[in-house]
Amino acid sequence: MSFPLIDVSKIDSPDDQLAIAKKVTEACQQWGFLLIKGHQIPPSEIEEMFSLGKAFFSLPEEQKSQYPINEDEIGYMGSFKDRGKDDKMSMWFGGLPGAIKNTPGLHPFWYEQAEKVEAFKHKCHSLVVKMLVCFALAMELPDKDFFANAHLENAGKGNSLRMLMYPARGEQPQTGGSRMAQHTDSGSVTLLFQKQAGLEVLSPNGDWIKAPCIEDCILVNLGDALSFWSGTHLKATLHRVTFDGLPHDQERQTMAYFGSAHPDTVLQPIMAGKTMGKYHSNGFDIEPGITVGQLNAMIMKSIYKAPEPAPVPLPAQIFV
Ligand SMILES: O=C(O)CCC(=O)C(=O)O
Ligand SMILES: [Fe+2]
Repeated sequence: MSFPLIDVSKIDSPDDQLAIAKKVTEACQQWGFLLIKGHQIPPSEIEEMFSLGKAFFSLPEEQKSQYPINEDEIGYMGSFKDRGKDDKMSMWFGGLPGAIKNTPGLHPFWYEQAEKVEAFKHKCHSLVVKMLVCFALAMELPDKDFFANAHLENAGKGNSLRMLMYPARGEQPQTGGSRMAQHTDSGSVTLLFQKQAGLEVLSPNGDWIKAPCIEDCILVNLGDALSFWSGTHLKATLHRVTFDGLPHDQERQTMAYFGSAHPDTVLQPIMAGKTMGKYHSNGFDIEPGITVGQLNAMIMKSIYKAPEPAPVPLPAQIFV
């Protein structure tokens, strides 16, 4: 079973939509991951976002760290903050559309770029919604917009763009951490843009494999909310970035767009006639009736709010 790669260029054509929906959904049932090609986000805009991210991450740490992530999930999180030990930097752009430039604690670098980032988020969201329509079609739900309607872009602030930089270092940090601990995403659909390979995915046969990184393709994966909601018909798959897959002296840049349902959405598994086993994820059980907001808060807490270990001397970053 090879890693799914699906051409979605005809996703808007009524004649082709169902066939594409079935392929995408099958990949999500088996793998919970797929690569898509032929999407409508222009490569030049993706490249521009990567360039902005690179310029920002190259600023001195003392400067970036003065603008930490806020309650709307907008802001910076430096290396060794996730779980107190993982080596990567993130710049988060959550919040409702238009929120970025109105964020008081935003690093000055981003004020001028806010419109571009908002426009990029909007394009990502449109693609997420198309994926959600595919799932409803392939699952033969009475309303093809069932999932999509819970993901109106203006309705909730759970949609986030996360720019990521895994820095190259002179030596491996002795924190006992990784680059990104294994986890499943909390929301519905994640779009991952990769400049370099390095992500490992738990394959259907239980081996960790390196996710392909192919030019102009987007890696798509699903989160726990959608998986639970679909009665596990759709899969949320574990993934991670280790120092074996991405050695300390190699830089890697990615961007993840997390499409999430409105935080008040109540999750009840929808598959009629199918009983679902216990849903266990990221270290806890998920029960029917949980809201998307509660689930997200639990997962964010388990991944990001772990107590910080005692500081250790950190090797210098190499700029490549
Ligand atoms: O950078 C990557 O390849 C993965 C990012 C990721 O899994 C996440 O941000 O949830
Ligand atoms: Fe993830």
